[in-house]
Amino acid sequence: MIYTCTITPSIDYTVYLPSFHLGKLNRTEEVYYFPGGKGINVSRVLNRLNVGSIALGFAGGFTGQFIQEFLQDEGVQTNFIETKEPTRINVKIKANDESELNGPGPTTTHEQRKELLVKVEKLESNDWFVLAGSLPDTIPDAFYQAIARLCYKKDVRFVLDTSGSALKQLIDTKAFLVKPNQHELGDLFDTTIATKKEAIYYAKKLVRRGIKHVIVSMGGNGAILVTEDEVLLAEAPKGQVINTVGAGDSLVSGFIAAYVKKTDVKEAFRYGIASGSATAFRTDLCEQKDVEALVSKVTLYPYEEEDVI
Ligand SMILES: Nc1ncnc2c1ncn2[C@@H]1O[C@H](COP(=O)(O)OP(=O)(O)OP(=O)(O)O)[C@@H](O)[C@H]1O
Ligand SMILES: O=P(O)(O)OC[C@@]1(O)O[C@H](CO)[C@@H](O)[C@@H]1O
Repeated sequence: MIYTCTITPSIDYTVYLPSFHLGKLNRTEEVYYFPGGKGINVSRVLNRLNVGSIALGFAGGFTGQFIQEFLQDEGVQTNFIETKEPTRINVKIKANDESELNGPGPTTTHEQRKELLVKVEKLESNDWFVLAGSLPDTIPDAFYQAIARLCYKKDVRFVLDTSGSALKQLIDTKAFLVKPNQHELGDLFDTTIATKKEAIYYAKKLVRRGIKHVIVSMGGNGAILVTEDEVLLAEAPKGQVINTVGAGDSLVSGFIAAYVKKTDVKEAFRYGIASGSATAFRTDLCEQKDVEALVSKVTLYPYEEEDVI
């Protein structure tokens, strides 16, 4: 079974308006309420790709209830731990630019965290555990490390998609897949990554530290995949960008969905890129038909040391 874990879910209140003026009253044209948070997005896209998963994490209040009901209505299984305070609402403003306002993570008790660890203890060999989204620093790093250690011990495929200091703390956990975007990878090494060549250089460092697959996503410029055996570059298909929120999560879902079906890393990467781009071209996350229409438009090529990128 695939488990996604969103410690910090959200309702993504997504608004569209022709232009946004800071410090002024702005009126929106279209608004959407989506359940959000990276692990939740991974579960939603897996579901659309006909792959089952169970969404874990913390959720509470009227917002937490909305998220759980929405997911269940879509057919995503959930098993959240109830928090006392309402889950955050993240505001996504789509105007001349894309701006985001993300709330803080939940306050959790020792008992609630223990409850999550008990769920992880029940995982079995060949299950997947996708820990995705921000990991609040109100929770000790040792807790996330304990989750990662348990996964490693039980031969569970541990997928990590987080950022900031939590990513630094978890980088040596021998994950199956880590998917930073270029900025998150840069932050990890206290540098700025502008080119695929630079992304490859730093991704290789992660592979040397025991991560099996490192995918660095680079928005409209595609992504790179680095494993012990190969380096692949992907060009993203072109299209009209509508909402890139969740594009990276869709990449992770597409990769997992294809990998569980065929265990072919290259094809999983291709399917992941198609899924990420299919989401960027929609208001909500991608549907399977969108992904299928884009797969053949994804260009992959191996990286040669002398390539000028
Ligand atoms: N403008 C775009 N045009 C085409 N494809 C895109 C575009 N933006 C993103 N994608 C696709 O989605 C993938 C992931 O995008 P990105 O690097 O923006 O992820 P991210 O920063 O992790 O996003 P998020 O955190 O919102 O999920 C890219 O590798 C690409 O395939
Ligand atoms: O604040 P975090 O946890 O880093 O990111 C949360 C978030 O921006 O990421 C998802 C897109 O990847 C959205 O659904 C959600 O609002």
